[in-house]
Amino acid sequence: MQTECRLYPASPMPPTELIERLKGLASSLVSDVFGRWAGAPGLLPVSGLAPGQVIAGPAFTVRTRPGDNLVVHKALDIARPGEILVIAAGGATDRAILGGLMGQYAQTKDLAGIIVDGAVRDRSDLDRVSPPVFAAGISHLGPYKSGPGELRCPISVAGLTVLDGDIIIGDEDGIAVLPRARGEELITAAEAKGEAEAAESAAILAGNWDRTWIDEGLKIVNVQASSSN
Ligand SMILES: O=C([O-])CC(=O)C(=O)O
Ligand SMILES: [Mg+2]
Repeated sequence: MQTECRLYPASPMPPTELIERLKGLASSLVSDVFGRWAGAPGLLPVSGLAPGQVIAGPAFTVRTRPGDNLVVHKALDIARPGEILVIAAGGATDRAILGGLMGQYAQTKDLAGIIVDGAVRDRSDLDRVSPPVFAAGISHLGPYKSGPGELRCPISVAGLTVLDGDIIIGDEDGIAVLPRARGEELITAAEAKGEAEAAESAAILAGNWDRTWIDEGLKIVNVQASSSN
C-alpha cells in the first residue's frame, strides 16, 4: 500500500561564498546576532563532528511520522550536494529515524550534515562513514517504513520553524538557523561579533579586559555574618 509523500519545490542553493564564510563562524555568534534566539536547543552532535568542526549549508526540510523513515529515504535519493537534511520527527527518541547505512548513503550524496528532531542509531558507524549527525537522542529500536510525510515543507524542530533553503550552522554547541533572505546580513553581523570577541580575548591576555560594566549593573549588598547560630 502506498502512503502520501507531499513534495514541495526545491529552494535555490545559496552562494557557495556565503556558506564558506559561515564555516569560519560559530553557532553562538550567529544566534547572538539574531537576538540570541536562532537555535533549536537539545539537538546536539552525536557523531562525526571533529573537535572545532563547523558545518554549514542550506536546509532540505523533511517531516516524517515519528518513528518512520520512508520519506527520509526518498529525501536521501533527491538531496543535492551541500544540503543539510533537517528532519522533523516529532522529537520522539524511543525509535531511531536513521543509522549507519543511511549515513553512509548521505556521505555518497555529499550532504553537509543531518539533523534529526528524534533519535538515531549505529553511532560508531555514523562516526566512521556519515556526515556529522545532530539528534535529540539515541535508540537501538529501528524505524518503520510506511510513511507518510512531506519533503521541502515548513517544519518545526525542537520548537524552531525551519523553511526549506534556510541556512544552517552546526557545531559542538548545537545548531542555529538563519532565514535564507537574511543570510548575508546576519553572517556579516556575526563576523563583526567574532572580531569583537577576538579583541576581548586579546584584552584578557593583556590583563586589561573591561570589567566596569559589571558594577554598573549590580548593586552590591554586603551581608554580615549572622550571630544567631
Ligand atoms: O534500519 C534503518 O532504516 C536505519 C538504520 O539502522 C541504518 O540506516 O543503518
Ligand atoms: Mg543500521
